[in-house]
Amino acid sequence: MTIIVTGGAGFIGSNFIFHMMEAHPDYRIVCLDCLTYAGNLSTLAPVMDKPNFRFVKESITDRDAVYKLFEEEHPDIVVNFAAESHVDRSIENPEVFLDTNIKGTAVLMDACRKYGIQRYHQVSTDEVYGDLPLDRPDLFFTEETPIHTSSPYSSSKAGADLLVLAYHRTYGLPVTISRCSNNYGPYHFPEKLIPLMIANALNDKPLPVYGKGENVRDWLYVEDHCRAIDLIIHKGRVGEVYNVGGHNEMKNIDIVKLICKELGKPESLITHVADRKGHDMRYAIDPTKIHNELGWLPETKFADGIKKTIKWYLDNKEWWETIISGEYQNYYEKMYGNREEVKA
Ligand SMILES: Cc1cn([C@H]2C[C@H](O)[C@@H](COP(=O)(O)OP(=O)(O)O[C@H]3O[C@H](C)C(=O)[C@H](O)[C@H]3O)O2)c(=O)[nH]c1=O
Repeated sequence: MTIIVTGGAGFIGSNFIFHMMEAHPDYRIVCLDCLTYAGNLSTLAPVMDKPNFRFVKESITDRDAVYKLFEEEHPDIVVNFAAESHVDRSIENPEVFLDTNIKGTAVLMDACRKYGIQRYHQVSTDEVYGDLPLDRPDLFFTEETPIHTSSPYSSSKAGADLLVLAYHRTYGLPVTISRCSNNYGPYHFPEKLIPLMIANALNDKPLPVYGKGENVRDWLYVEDHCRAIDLIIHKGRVGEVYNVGGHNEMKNIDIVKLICKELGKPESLITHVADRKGHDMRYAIDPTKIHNELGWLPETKFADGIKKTIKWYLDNKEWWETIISGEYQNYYEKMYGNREEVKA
């Protein structure tokens, strides 16, 4: 079995590669990644020299490069993690999101049609459903919830999902889609809430909470997400969408306070800053379908997962310090340095 994992030098993709190399040591894993700011080759160091692993530095938007790779590798499965994923960046500059997330998906699926494939899997997001109100804790996203996006990021992911389902209906491409809630864990790029707050707290820098920090996210440990995708590509029904979530809803402000507590840092570091434009209020997933059909359940409780994650960032300072001191620093200053402090 040969699997092409796109975006494998990023957060969830790299964790998926580690998971697959361990769970299926007889598989050949080919990582296709163009190493944007969020991709990091050092992350893949533990598998780089394995005989059943290959890294290819190309973009999923490069049709010739993708076709060449398919000719060389004859993949049985493609799992597409490659995406521009940061909502704030999509608000600043939507174009690259359309290019990578929509066009890149089309190029990959065209290659699958041309060369044949057992399964094309699209890694999507619960953000395609928009958001839920805070005063209706009884509501959850199911696979039947209408698409209703808020940001250029989520719109690009929804566009890609629709394209994937269209390729299934029109060309009979054997596809599946997973829509997951917020992930956390090792190798999470320090522009996202949890790793950013850990890194800033460790450096005694302000912790920029958007608005009041009342927004709710449904957090899932990344390894649980990887197990879900492993199950879907092997046992999921073709043409289906599976929601993946941990029933673990937390307010942003509570997460930031928890990080302060775990690191022994004062809550006075918390700085309320101007809210994200179009900020989604609450995400909450109903994972009944994947549980009933594939027997998937999250295994890591948030209380344990956040401790493991914090320990990983303490033990791997070099990984994230290199990132925040490099090119990313300019972006960080622009995004957060100038964010106006507001009253909570
Ligand atoms: C970076 C940052 C974020 N926030 C808030 C904004 C959100 O309410 C929450 C999480 O933000 P983050 O940007 O980490 O993640 P989401 O916007 O929920 O989106 C993430 O989860 C979904 C499923 C994906 O599909 C996205 O790819 C992924 O980035 O914290 C702050 O208050 N301060 C900050 O500095």
